[in-house]
Amino acid sequence: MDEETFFPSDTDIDFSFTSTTSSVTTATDRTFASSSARTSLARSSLTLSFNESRLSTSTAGATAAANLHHRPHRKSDPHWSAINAATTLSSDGALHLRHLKLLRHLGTGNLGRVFLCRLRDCDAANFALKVVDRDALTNKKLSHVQMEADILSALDHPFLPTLYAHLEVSHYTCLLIDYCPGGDLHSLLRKQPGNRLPVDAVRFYAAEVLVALEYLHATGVVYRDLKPENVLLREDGHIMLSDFDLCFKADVVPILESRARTRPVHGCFGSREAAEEVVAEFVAEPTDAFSRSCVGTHEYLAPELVAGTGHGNGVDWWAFGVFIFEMLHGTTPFKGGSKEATLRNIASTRQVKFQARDEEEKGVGITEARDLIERLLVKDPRKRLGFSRGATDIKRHPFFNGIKWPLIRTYTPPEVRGVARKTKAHVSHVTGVPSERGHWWWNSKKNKGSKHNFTFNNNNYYSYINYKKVKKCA
Ligand SMILES: Nc1ncnc2c1ncn2[C@@H]1O[C@H](COP(=O)(O)OP(=O)(O)OP(=O)(O)O)[C@@H](O)[C@H]1O
Repeated sequence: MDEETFFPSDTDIDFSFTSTTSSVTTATDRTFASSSARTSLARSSLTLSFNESRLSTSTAGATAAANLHHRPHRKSDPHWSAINAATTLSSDGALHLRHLKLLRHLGTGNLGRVFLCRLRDCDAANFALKVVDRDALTNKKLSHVQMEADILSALDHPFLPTLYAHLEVSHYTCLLIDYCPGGDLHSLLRKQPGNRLPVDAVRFYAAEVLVALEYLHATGVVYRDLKPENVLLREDGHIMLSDFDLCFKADVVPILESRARTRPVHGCFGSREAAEEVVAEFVAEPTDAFSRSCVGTHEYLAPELVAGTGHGNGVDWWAFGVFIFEMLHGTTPFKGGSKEATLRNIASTRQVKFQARDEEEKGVGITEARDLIERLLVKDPRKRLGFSRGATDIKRHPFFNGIKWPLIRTYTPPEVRGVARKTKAHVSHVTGVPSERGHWWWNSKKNKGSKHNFTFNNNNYYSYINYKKVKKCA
């Protein structure tokens, strides 16, 4: 039986994979005509003169197995357990489309449609299935699909999607990844007064995005499409960066650098002295990355991208500055009346202008945030913060003071209007059991030094694992 015939039986939604992408005109003119949670104001990515053809000829006729490595540290993750259970029962040991049941259409992108789905015999884990109709795409877009699949298959990070399976069925490419029920940051911003987030929330989301970018750059991937629309919220409120079709890969040489720092020491009689110490710092930044393709989203494009003279890793740090600005101010810094005006503003602006925020917010990070933005939105990429030492330098900026970076994934996300609040009575969407974590908070500044800054309960990122349920599935 054809794989596709397994889908429509479960529901009356059209899951026959009749592609909607054929109706998509160009990337620049695209509007979202879908049931996407994303607002219609979401900005589309543009792709101009994308030269890097990375399309490999894949065997599209057969179903590919989920033969991606099961990373040992993820072995009790409910998603992998569910997939293991399904593939163990499969005659050829591979995951097929027939193992999946589609529950809901989540949205339509430039390349294909995304569905919420589960494995047929296991309700313990939700997935998102990105379905791309290759017949409906131009060669350029096919190269983007290939790039996204390549990047996804290499990722292994809590703030980035896991690719659970890559299926090639007929002319469809299907990518099975983590499902994010919290929507995207762009939609979340639109729910806030003035489209702006409190500074503490900005710090939290910026810190998590920074860690995700750090990982990408350490693996030589320049992301090129940072914007709130591409920052999805997982069930536990942490972020997941999505959309890797505009990435490009470069070489990166990791180095260990020594840095002298001053550390306060407490003397025998309560005196405080300063001690000099040398610490080793890991730096892995693709400083030699180079591309001429003009890709990205207008309001987030770095000046060197607009100029078309070639660009590298610095475009992500510029976009990171625009991203923090937008979360703080509800709009992007160079936005003009038209796309052309926006590009002109980016090319001509000498210094970024800030709008006034409420008086009471002064002193809790707004000044530091502005300083960070100014250091990121530097026209010359070589002088831009992050260019030579990447996230290592940005993490040390005063805006992020107090963050214990290795513990960041155990922090409880901020309480923000429009984000489902977890309470003791909350029933986990993924596991169907009450959440172990009581309330959510993120308040690193106010409780500085207090143990309440962090959740020291050793809950790791995958703390929503429901072992009982997983065992039942397996
Ligand atoms: N993992 C996910 N979990 C939940 N919803 C998702 C997930 N991935 C995508 N979506 C939803 O599906 C929509 C389409 O996503 P998709 O990644 O195909 O396109 P996009 O974000 O518009 O990017 P592009 O068109 O540049 O590829 C998104 O707007 C989002 O609402």
